[in-house]
Amino acid sequence: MIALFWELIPSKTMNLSILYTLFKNSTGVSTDTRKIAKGNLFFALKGPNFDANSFAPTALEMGASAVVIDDIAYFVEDDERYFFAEDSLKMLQDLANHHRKQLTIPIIGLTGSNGKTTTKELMKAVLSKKFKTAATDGNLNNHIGVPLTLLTITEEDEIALVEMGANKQGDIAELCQIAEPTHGMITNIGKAHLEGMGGPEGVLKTKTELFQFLRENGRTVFINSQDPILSNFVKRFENPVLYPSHGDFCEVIFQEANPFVKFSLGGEEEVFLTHLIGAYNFGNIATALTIGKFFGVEVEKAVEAIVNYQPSNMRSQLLEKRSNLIILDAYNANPSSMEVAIRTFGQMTGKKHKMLILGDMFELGEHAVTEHARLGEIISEYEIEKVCFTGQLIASALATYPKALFFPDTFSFRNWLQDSNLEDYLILIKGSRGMKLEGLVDFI
Ligand SMILES: CC(=O)N[C@H]1[C@@H](OP(=O)(O)OP(=O)(O)OC[C@H]2O[C@@H](n3ccc(=O)[nH]c3=O)[C@H](O)[C@@H]2O)O[C@H](CO)[C@@H](O)[C@@H]1O[C@H](C)C(=O)N[C@@H](C)C(=O)N[C@H](CCC(=O)N[C@@H](CCC[C@@H](N)C(=O)O)C(=O)O)C(=O)O
Ligand SMILES: Nc1ncnc2c1ncn2[C@@H]1O[C@H](COP(=O)(O)OP(=O)(O)OP(=O)(O)O)[C@@H](O)[C@H]1O
Ligand SMILES: C[C@@H](N)C(=O)N[C@H](C)C(=O)O
Repeated sequence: MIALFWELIPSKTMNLSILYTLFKNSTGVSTDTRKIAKGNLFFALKGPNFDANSFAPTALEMGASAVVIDDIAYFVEDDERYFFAEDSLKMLQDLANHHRKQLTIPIIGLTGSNGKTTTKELMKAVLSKKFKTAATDGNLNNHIGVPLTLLTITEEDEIALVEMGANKQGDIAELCQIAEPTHGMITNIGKAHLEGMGGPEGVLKTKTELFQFLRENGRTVFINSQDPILSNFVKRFENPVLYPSHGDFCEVIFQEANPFVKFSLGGEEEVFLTHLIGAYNFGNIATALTIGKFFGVEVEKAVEAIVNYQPSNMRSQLLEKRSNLIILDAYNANPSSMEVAIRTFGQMTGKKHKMLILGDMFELGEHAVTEHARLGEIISEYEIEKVCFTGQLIASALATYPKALFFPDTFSFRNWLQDSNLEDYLILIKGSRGMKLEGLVDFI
């Protein structure tokens, strides 16, 4: 029986050195036949909807140089482009780590509950002023995205930024083992993905897995000394790089956010205006300026990179519709980012009227009712002419803010919006990605 099993294992079972040669001779790695490029090395992954082992022939037809599969039923013994691994995903991660080990450039790991992608994009803009910079594409930040990111780093790159996302404990530790960052930072610790992480304590534990890796391996940490949670970790490191307070390595001063963030630099008079909305973006800006200073980017160039950066993809994106100004924040939402968004919006001026549109926050588990209800309490602290709630979970906020207009689904809301003919409004739209609140914009 055992002999029969071994006979079934293909002779071309992968090992890392064969795989690395294949990778070096390829045009890159792909996990998706819908996006594959000629000469790519294809890894067949299994997901909730497909088993990509069945796409191996398609990948080859589309020009893949080789395919790595992990289901013996799809193996074609006499086709030299087929390679077998026990687990294609693990193989992809091992390859990424092997590639990373060949690199001697700084690899900056970045995680946090909010602002990872924005901070990463700002850092990329700043570092690109001096270095050939590799960085995570969009937010390809999980156990598949991080390996794919690492495998895009070339010999020409001089520095790399690796965004790391998590929705459960252990995720960041796993990504650190793969990416082995030389430097790192946490944007903030908030109430995001509470369900999978096991509450606020779980978020802290998960995110600080990056700090643990950096500490245990003597790597460089950047810490925002104004952050009430992260500042507690300063004393755990020998030489943390601190920002943005006076006396820190890099001093950056918040001026205002109405709606755009204005900042100045320690010891300088000049105030700089950005395209970033909301006071919460100040920390993201300060992090990028600190990284720039640390790696020797000229300050004028770093500032230029920040002031020219335009947010997109529904991440606090500014849209104009007739006389209305819309802040579209439909990319994600959680109790922490909702709170800062509401508070920032509550203080904004500039239009005759204001309307706040909030949708459900997902992945909160047992905290969903209390956290949605808390939003109503926060809104009550401000004068906002119209407040609209849409969704199922957000109905809990009616108990604390009964004045709100409530639409159980976006369909009924659309009709109301269309009939309202809004003019001269400042509007904030925020909710979790699954709410697809961007669909409301056309009806304003
Ligand atoms: C596995 C995969 O990559 N799936 C992507 C695929 O999904 P699809 O619905 O088509 O099907 P399957 O997942 O079942 O497919 C299995 C494989 O088959 C391939 N395939 C399918 C059809 C076909 O015709 N040909 C094929 O080759 C397919 O490509 C799979 O390899 O397509 C979707 C649409 O493009 C993708 O959205 C889906 O991507 C998944 C979600 C993914 O994980 N992608 C990573 C590369 C990634 O980094 N994605 C980021 C989002 C990351 C994220 O959610 N981060 C969280 C925190 C991390 C949590 C972590 N613990 C976790 O569980 O992920 C955060 O909050 O930031 C991104 O897409 O931006
Ligand atoms: N520092 C911050 N603090 C709180 N909220 C923030 C911060 N930065 C950004 N946000 C909010 O989070 C939204 C998404 O920003 P971004 O994509 O940068 O975060 P992210 O952490 O990468 O999210 P994800 O993990 O879902 O990819 C923004 O539109 C904004 O509302
Ligand atoms: C979009 C995804 N990265 C995320 O943050 N999801 C949460 C649950 C959201 O959409 O708010």
